[in-house]
Amino acid sequence: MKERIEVLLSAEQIDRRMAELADELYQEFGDEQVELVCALKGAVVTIVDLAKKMKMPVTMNFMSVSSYGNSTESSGNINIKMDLDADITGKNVLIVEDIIDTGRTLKKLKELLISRNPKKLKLVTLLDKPDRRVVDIKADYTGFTIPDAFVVGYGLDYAQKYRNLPYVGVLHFEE
Ligand SMILES: O=P(O)(O)OC[C@H]1O[C@H](OP(=O)(O)OP(=O)(O)O)[C@H](O)[C@@H]1O
Ligand code: HPA
Ligand SMILES: [Mg+2]
Repeated sequence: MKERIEVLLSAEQIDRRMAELADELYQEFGDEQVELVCALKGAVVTIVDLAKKMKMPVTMNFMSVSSYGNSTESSGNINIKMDLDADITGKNVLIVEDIIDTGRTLKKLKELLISRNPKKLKLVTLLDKPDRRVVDIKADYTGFTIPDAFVVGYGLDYAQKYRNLPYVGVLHFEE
């Protein structure tokens, strides 16, 4: 099967939306320090590009959680492979995600971080695919709402490929 990628969101569109999100987040947090928490690996590109546009002091921390492996379907089991290396108690925390699909990853992550008593916990996602949701979870800030299609690029992978594309595209399989 040949893989073909159809552009859904251009690099320019994403860059413009990132700047808008950074402004919205400034309304939320003002000049207070924000701990950006990113779920590896998909959200790495989003956290870096968003952080560059944020005007308040930020720190970045990383966790590794996985549910998809080499498939286009979530397994339903979320595996925490690496935890944060800092205490978030009493801090402003912003979870940065690349995509909310079934919602399982983010729901689990949010529950875990809330249990650590941050001062404020908010969620930002580059992409939201609401048609696929199986658990009740909403982002506080969303870059783009997208249709039910498997997308790659800008951090998102298929079998670990395509994360480096500067745009988001729909992955098609052809004979
Ligand atoms: O809403 P869900 O159905 O849970 O799917 C969303 C999650 O799936 C992907 O991560 P994945 O587990 O594939 O790991 P990766 O970030 O390393 O690609 C993506 O980066 C999100 O974290
Ligand atoms: O559409 C997607 N693409 C890549 N990874 C994903 N993880 C959840 N949904 C997706
Ligand atoms: Mg993935």
